[in-house]
Amino acid sequence: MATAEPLVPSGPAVVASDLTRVYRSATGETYALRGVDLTIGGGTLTVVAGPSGSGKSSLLTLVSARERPSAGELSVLGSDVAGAPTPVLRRLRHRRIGYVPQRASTGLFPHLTAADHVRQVATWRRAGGDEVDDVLASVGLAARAGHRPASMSGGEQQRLAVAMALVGRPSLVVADEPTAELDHGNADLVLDALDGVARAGSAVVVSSHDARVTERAGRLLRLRDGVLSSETDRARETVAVIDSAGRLQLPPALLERFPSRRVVVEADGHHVRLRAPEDPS
Ligand SMILES: Nc1ncnc2c1ncn2[C@@H]1O[C@H](COP(=O)(O)OP(=O)(O)OP(=O)(O)O)[C@@H](O)[C@H]1O
Repeated sequence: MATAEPLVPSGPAVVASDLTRVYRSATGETYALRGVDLTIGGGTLTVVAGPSGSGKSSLLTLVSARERPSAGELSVLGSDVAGAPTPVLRRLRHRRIGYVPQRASTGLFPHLTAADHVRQVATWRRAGGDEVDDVLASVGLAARAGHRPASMSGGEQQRLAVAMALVGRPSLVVADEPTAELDHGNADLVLDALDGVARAGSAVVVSSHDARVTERAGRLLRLRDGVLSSETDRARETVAVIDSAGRLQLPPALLERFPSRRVVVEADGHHVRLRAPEDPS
């Protein structure tokens, strides 16, 4: 059945410029994202990888329009996330953005069955009832449709969260470590389902430490210390990212060559060379 919302975004799904996220608390400030420039289009499975604390979840909550940036610009499906009224962002999330939280149980209600959860989201997205059964089957939950969260395992709850995110094929799907609790077989089911909606034109963004996920990426973004450090495309070419302020993050192995954290930059024809200064003092 056709959905009421466009399946394929007309422009990029996400455009971010100098994106910054700061968490403030009584004990101080944490810069989770420090000026990320990024464009994410439809039709690709984009994977965000990086060590624990590098800012993956912070980035995903922003690109899914669940939180507003502390600074910088962020457009999601044509809406300005910093400036749009809260009801506009809520409607955008309900209708056009599927989101799988890192802890699936946080998005589930104890009194609803698996099918009720998916049906509720299908209503927001004006998807047909037949899609509810199809999407539950696609993540291996057909036999659990009548179960409530309390009688589902952590992995089943995670697959239910994926089914809720995918029903109605929203324009943008954002999943925070969606295979973290899954065995190989179920991880493959979930990745096939995510890849399927990407191939159908949705923009799909997944964070993961898991090699099973990074191997499937159409585009792999690496975050380090809140900075987008490198990007690998489908042809497996990896490029370093220079942000709008001209900053470039060196891979850790190269960084070790410059213990003084000072570098001489030399341009020579088509090449730019970095070398340690003679006298780093
Ligand atoms: N609500 C919060 N309040 C304060 N600091 C936070 C909050 N959420 C995240 N942080 C901090 O922001 C930084 C980035 O965290 P984030 O959860 O985005 O990283 P991550 O790459 O998703 O980590 P993980 O792989 O462990 O989930 C970390 O230093 C983290 O401690």
